[in-house]
Amino acid sequence: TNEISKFNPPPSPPSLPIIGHLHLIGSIIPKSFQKLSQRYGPLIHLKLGASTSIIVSNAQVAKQVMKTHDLNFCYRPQFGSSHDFLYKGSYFITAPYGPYWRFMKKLCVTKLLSSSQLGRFLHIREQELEILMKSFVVCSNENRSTDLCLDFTIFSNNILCRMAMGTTLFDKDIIRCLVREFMHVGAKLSMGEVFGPLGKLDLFGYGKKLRKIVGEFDHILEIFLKEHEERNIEDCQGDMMDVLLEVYRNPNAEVRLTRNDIKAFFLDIFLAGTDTSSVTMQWAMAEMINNPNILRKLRAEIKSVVGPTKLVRESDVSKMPYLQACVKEVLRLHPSAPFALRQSAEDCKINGYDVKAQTRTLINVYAIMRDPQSWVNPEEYIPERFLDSADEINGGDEHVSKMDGGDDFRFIPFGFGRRGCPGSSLALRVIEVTIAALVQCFEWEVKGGGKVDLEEGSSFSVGLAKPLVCYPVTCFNPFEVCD
Ligand code: HEM
Repeated sequence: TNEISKFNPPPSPPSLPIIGHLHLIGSIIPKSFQKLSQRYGPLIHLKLGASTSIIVSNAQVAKQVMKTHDLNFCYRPQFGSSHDFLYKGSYFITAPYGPYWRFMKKLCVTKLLSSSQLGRFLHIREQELEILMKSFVVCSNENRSTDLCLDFTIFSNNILCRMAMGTTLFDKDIIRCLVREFMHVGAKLSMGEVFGPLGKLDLFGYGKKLRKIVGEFDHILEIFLKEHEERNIEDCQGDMMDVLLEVYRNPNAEVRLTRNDIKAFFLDIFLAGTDTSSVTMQWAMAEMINNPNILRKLRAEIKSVVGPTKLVRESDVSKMPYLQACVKEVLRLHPSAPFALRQSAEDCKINGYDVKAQTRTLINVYAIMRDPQSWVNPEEYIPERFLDSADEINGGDEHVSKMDGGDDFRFIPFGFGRRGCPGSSLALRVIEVTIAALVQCFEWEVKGGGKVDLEEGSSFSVGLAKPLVCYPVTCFNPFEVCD
């Protein structure tokens, strides 16, 4: 009893029986949590139906969790959805911090997503960008509109598929559809977990549907695995599947991979890498269209770096601080992964409060990057705040741009530390050059004229609520010169 009386959990809003704090959660979840934290503090605990979670909402507390207590929070909550599928125990994103996760992480960093691997696949990204750009030229010539949400999703999916297994798919859309369905069903399932028994009531049948989808995915991946296995060494392209198969065949590898491990890894990166990049590019274009001055300033920077005849390339980006600032500002205001989900291993103290072992921990990246204590005019899109000369905008003493590679926890769109996003450099490479190319070559008009409706969509990932349908109008066609 003595121990219990001393237990000092983080503060919590008043709750109701059974549902706990469920009634306080609106449709835009990161925003709801942000509101609660503004009232009850940067570290709160919430009871959502059956489960208890702690919510982290400012940079200081995020630093304690992701840096000071990094090892203790190196785990992810286990949702029902990750338990009973085909690849049980093989998923990387939800793997407990242990030998398997460490091995896969090392493979990611040194091989699969390393900068030399990314460099080797530059041609894939350039070809896919060219295909995308040419489709916009055609739209422009025919005065047709296009749905950028769809375009960007197919684009980032094609890049990932080709990097993963050397090809987009015979039925181009299959993985994209799988990802979409998986997200849809998976989100419902994990909400069911988060929201406990009440949430589960309307989930009847979803688990079964998800299993069917993963089954289809498995079938396709198996075809590609066989094809890769039967290839002669000289035909190997060194794609991710080749790299993983090499480990799979190596009897002396630190960890013996199974076929399921390989397939689960691909499922993981398709899930983690497709929508996140696509949603970021959608928000970037939405902000560009609504801020024509920013778009013009960016276009001027691009022109001054690449000149009047060539299409911008990835290698130009390092010379474009304003482009980098524009993309950072999108990631700040519209993080496509608004939560980093962690779980504690042991009891610990955070911000003076007791946190028990196995506590679900949501780091509200969205709220942290909109915290008025950290940012001036946090709700506004102001890329200039990330430039070296931004003292004024940032309210004085500290350069926000110093955050690069450092540990300023005000800006953590890719999470932080051991469990941080291993795909961040790939994502940045794709997003930066793509936005640059779209701004360099086209004027963008919204269907119906006027501005883009920036309403945020509901659910966990905060995308645009409505499709981004635009008319591209060619102002520079690099392909006429190059072809
Ligand atoms: C704009 C694009 C992206 C954003 C905003 C993003 C964001 C994030 C965040 C916030 C996390 C959790 C980090 C943490 O817990 O500290 C994460 C994890 C992860 N991301 Fe990304 N990501 C993006 C793109 C990608 C891409 C392109 C890939 C793969 C090619 C990828 C693969 C992963 C994986 C595998 C994890 C789990 C890592 C682990 O558990 O160790 N992400 N991402």
